[in-house]
Amino acid sequence: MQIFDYEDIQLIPNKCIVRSRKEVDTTVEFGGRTFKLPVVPANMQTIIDEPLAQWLAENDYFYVMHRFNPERRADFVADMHSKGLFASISVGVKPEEFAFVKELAGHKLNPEYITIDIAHGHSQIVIDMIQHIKKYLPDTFVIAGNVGTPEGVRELENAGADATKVGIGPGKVCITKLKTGFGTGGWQLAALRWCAKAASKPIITDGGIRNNGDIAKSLRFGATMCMIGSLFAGHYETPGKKVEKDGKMFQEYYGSASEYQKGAHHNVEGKKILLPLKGHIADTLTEMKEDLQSSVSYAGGRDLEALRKVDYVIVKNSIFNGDQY
Ligand SMILES: NC(=O)C1=CN([C@@H]2O[C@H](COP(=O)(O)OP(=O)(O)OC[C@H]3O[C@@H](n4cnc5c(N)ncnc54)[C@H](OP(=O)(O)O)[C@@H]3O)[C@@H](O)[C@H]2O)C=CC1
Ligand SMILES: Nc1nc2c(ncn2[C@@H]2O[C@H](COP(=O)(O)O)[C@@H](O)[C@H]2O)c(=O)[nH]1
Repeated sequence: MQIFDYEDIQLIPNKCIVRSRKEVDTTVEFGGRTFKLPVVPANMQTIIDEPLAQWLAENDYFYVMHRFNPERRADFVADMHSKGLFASISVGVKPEEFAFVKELAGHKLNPEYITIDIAHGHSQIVIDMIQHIKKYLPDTFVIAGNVGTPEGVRELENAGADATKVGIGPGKVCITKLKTGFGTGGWQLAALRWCAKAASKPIITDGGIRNNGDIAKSLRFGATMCMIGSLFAGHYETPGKKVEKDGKMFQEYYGSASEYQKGAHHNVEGKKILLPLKGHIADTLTEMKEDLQSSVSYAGGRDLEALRKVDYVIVKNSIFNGDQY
């Protein structure tokens, strides 16, 4: 297997067939809905909250609400449905989460999407949860993860997952590779390619995206969606705590397996960082769209399909030859 990451890849241009980048369609179909972009903010407490989830759904972006206010989740589903919006929530795998799924079904609350969100998703308990959701909420689109191998993808798909999420430890606030020695950190893009070859259903690549061009690269190597934390941290609408330091505004971004999330120092695999406050999330999404439209025009197409087979070169660390902005 060839090992590389985002910074080692450059995609090779084809003849442009559009007269303006505005002609390029960046929409993606996922789970029976069409979204404006193939990106989704990470289901983390400093990245998404209910108002932002609602705004994203209203504006045709995919979202996944986090699972860290468990008692709010049923009401959240009901609230979204009362507004005519889709509901997309997260669950864990502890016994109370199995009970919660049954409770949703008992109240006829059928979220359109459920993401099973645990660190090591290639496990029997996740397979049990997929089957449990499919039994009680058969119409719900189930995203399961995270995994980092083709075997993981195949087993979760065979259990009934409608999509799998790939990425063990490439996140900006992740310390899994340091604490455990395991993961796809540093080779997430190659791991995505490895997993995508085994997949028969959509893959969400999760973690490690640092530049908008990495979205195009993710699509080239098999992702349907990109889950992104750090690029979305530091907006007025993201819920991380705003902090002033030396006269400048920052926002906290912490890992879901950090002591700040857990409230205890057990099995910690995440840390907290401060990122500069950079404005409104709508502007960041617009810039992502424009950059992706450019990517597609370089690929010689009109929509995201053009990126899927574009040629590429591997040049170690080539995008960091003094080109930071
Ligand atoms: N994408 C990534 O690389 C990572 C993401 N995270 C995020 O952190 C949050 C917390 O995750 P997580 O700790 O899984 O959540 P939870 O503790 O809620 O759930 C995990 C369950 O699986 C059990 N388990 C067994 N082996 C493992 C293992 N190697 N890692 C984790 N759990 C294991 C745990 O039991 P017990 O606790 O008793 O062992 C627990 O019951 C999630 O939101 C997750 O997405 C965390 C690490 C890596
Ligand atoms: N190893 C850990 N990974 C974590 C933790 N909390 C979240 N995450 C993962 O990171 C991505 C976001 O990555 P980014 O590079 O875009 O910032 C997120 O979706 C999770 O999969 C954690 O505590 N430890």
